[in-house]
Amino acid sequence: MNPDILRERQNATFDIEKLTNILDGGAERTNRRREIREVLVLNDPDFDYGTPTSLPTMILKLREYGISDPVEINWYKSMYWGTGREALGLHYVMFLPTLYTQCDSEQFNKWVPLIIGTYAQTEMGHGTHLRGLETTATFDPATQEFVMHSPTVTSIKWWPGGRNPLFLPLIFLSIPLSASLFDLFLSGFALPTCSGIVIGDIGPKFGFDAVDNGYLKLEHVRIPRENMLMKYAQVKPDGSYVKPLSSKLTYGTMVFIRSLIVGNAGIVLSQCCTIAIRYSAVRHQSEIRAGEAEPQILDYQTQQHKLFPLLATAYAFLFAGQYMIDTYNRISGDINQGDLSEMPELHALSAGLKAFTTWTANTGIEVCRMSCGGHGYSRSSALPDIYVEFTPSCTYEGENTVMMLQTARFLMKSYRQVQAGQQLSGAVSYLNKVHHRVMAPQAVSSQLDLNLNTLVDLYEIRAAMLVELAAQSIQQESARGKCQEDSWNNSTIDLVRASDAHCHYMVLKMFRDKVDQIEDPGVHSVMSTLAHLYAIHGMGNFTGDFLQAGVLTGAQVPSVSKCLKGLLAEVRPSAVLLVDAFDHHDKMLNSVLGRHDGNVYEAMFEWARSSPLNRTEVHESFHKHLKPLQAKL
Ligand SMILES: CCCCCCCCCCCCC/C=C/C(=O)SCCNC(=O)CCNC(=O)[C@H](O)C(C)(C)COP(=O)(O)OP(=O)(O)OC[C@H]1O[C@@H](n2cnc3c(N)ncnc32)[C@H](O)[C@@H]1OP(=O)(O)O
Ligand SMILES: Cc1cc2nc3c(=O)[nH]c(=O)nc-3n(C[C@H](O)[C@H](O)[C@H](O)COP(=O)(O)OP(=O)(O)OC[C@H]3O[C@@H](n4cnc5c(N)ncnc54)[C@H](O)[C@@H]3O)c2cc1C
Repeated sequence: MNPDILRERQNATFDIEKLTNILDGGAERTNRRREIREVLVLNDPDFDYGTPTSLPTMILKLREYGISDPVEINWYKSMYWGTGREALGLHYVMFLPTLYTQCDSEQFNKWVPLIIGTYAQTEMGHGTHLRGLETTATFDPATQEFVMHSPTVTSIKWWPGGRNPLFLPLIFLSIPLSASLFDLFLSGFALPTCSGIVIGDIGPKFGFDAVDNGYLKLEHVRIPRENMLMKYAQVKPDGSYVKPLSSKLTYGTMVFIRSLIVGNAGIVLSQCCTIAIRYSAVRHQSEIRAGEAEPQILDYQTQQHKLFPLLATAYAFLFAGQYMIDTYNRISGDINQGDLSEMPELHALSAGLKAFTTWTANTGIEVCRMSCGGHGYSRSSALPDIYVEFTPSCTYEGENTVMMLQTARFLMKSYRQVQAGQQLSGAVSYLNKVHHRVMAPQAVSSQLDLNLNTLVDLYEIRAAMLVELAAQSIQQESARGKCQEDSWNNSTIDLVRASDAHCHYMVLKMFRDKVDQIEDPGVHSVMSTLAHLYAIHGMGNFTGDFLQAGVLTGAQVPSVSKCLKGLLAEVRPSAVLLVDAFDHHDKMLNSVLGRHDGNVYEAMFEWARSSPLNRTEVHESFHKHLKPLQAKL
């Protein structure tokens, strides 16, 4: 064990195992996660780490072990595939959930156990604007079939992941069967028997290479009427159409995966913090005091300023992910019972948090990579691969700007309800006070009140102010004679800013609520410090908002920075212990810099020597190209 890492782990002020249990949702969940990791994967003789051949093995093993819970599937897959995506990701997180939520019971029993599939919604011309999708599904009562067709080049299905040309079970959206409704169909295609199908791969991408994203062009392809997923909407044999309770029920799978992505952003950020903070504990560079030994780079205040707010953010997003999934499960349960009353709130929350967490994590991964210097740029660190695999999450499952505007739509509607005298409940209830809040600068001392509850209140006021400013912008545009749509478009910068502030407040509130539930004094203390750091760091980044909201005075601004520096110093002794609590196994992290034992340099040399380019003393290219050239010179 590297002596620096060993020293960092002495004098713990809190019980790491208890913190790991809180992250897992209880000791039993930790034990189950480790059982899957240690027993069902690492000690399984069939386990051939991360090679393509192990994909079929993985599927058969999941069935053999009876692992069907999505979280447990993810634990198992993340051990198999480390930090990368794999070809079946879409099957488990989109195709299956769509069958679970959109099939009637007969269809469910017929399809769920048997098939592996993908989710083909996006077309070359439309990914965001679903009402613009062009693929048609025309019912033919004579044959009781739907005729599926791609009428234009822009209607070609583009991007579906896991598009193995050998089998085509896919779920796709077609354009409205009636005014503004969409429906989902399960294809029964199988190449090469079906004519009218043109399929292929969309070509090299930025990354995501384990997933073969394909294209699919349909030329009047027929599928049985029964292949329309009919839990919510039906087409009867006579061609009559039964509308769903809400046209947005078809969008349910996207809400589910957005809810998952929130916690996943926390997981990915926790992986990167583990790598960067462990490395920063063993890396010595330059000097602080002339003539003294080179310090650990973790002792530089700038390194702490890069990494510790991200560490706090990782914890914040993991707790937000728990809240999001609990809320999704509760509300989707109500929806299943026909109560759609909270569907708008679930959409607004999942859309906003998906955008907020992925944008922040995306930037954070790069900060972690750059904080590791040159070795962060090496694939041995795992950080470049983590970035390449994560960054599309800002685009897929709802492009982030568009998602923030969906949340803004809900905020504006809520604000108008308050103006009309209604009393709001739920996540936007803070808007009830927006008219009664003293927005003028309060007479406060130059010292900042560090109480976490006070900080949550300040974030709430900031969000309320930005919601009001966005609403006022729309009103001002309308007053200038702009139509409603143009007034909206001319205010979208303010609307995204309001949604971002709303999400920031929600995440801090969730973090504070989680800290309040922690009973162990040591864990409560270190988590409280991190929650404070998360809040103060955000206040430092958005000082202007807090000044504009009148909850921070010019005299207090220097104390924000002073307070931030104090919190960084307070986190320093626990930094390595806090990433240990994430409990990422070396095999899964797959990072030379993030090793639990901190023996970075020896491992890096071994990693480099194992490179294919080092298989021979002299690379074959010398003999093949250079030597013949030398002979001619
Ligand atoms: C344990 C596992 C962990 C691992 C997880 C990690 C992630 C793994 C990743 C796997 C790989 C992913 C691969 C990627 C796949 C994909 O990308 S699939 C395709 C995704 N595509 C999208 O997300 C499309 C985005 N677009 C839309 O969702 C919609 O077009 C829109 C932007 C929401 C607009 O829809 P539209 O019908 O035009 O509605 P509007 O006119 O804007 O609004 C009308 C009202 O409808 C409400 N509404 C909209 N959507 C919903 C919804 N989903 N639910 C409820 N309500 C909705 C909206 O709020 C409006 O309401 P009112 O304001 O009251 O009118
Ligand atoms: C790695 C990866 C995997 C994918 N896998 C799948 C899959 O398996 N199945 C599937 O169906 N799809 C998949 N997709 C497609 C993905 O869902 C779409 O790319 C995504 O929904 C964004 O749509 P778009 O590409 O049309 O972008 P666009 O919507 O064209 O976005 C381009 C720009 O336009 C802006 N914009 C668009 N609309 C608005 C608006 N109303 N207001 C303001 N700005 C706006 C956006 O903010 C963005 O800046 C995948 C994509 C990626 C990158």
